[in-house]
Amino acid sequence: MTTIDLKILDPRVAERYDELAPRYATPGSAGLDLRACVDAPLVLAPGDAALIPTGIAIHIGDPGLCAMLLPRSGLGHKHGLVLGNLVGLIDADYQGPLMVSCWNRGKESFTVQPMERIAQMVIVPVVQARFRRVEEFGASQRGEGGFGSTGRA
Ligand SMILES: O=c1ccn([C@H]2C[C@H](O)[C@@H](COP(=O)(O)OP(=O)(O)OP(=O)(O)O)O2)c(=O)[nH]1
Ligand SMILES: [Mg+2]
Repeated sequence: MTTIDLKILDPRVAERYDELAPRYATPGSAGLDLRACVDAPLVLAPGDAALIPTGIAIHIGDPGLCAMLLPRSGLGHKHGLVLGNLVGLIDADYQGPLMVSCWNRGKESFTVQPMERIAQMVIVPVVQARFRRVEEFGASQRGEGGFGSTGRA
């Protein structure tokens, strides 16, 4: 288990910390659900997106880690509520408010309720690479083949 600094920005999360702070729902969970810290229900018409605060900030600190924000499967599949940026990437040195771009890609309006769990965050390892400039690559089995070059079956 890794420890990451967390600031509570929304007093409602501070007051109900045990209930509302991000946590793993089960021992095997990969994601921590993030909540919509909106003051009132927010209606997203089909096609609309809104940047929604989660009421928290994190500072990961370690450049060997980052956080990724992903849709919740049920909201995404059943209600069309996904992320406006498709995936959110939280840098290890980011200290600002954690925001979720909520996009209603569905055909019906979706109302985001205050404190509803709208997305999930996964902490993942990162490898920072430096680049060595070359004129030719060493041979590989794939070479330059891509985009279906291995066939479909
Ligand atoms: O869904 C997201 C995506 C990003 N961020 C924050 C954390 C991240 O570290 C920072 C910058 O994100 P990114 O690099 O993806 O956006 P950018 O458009 O390239 O902005 P910048 O120029 O600040 O890097 O914004 C969020 O709060 N939520
Ligand atoms: Mg950037």
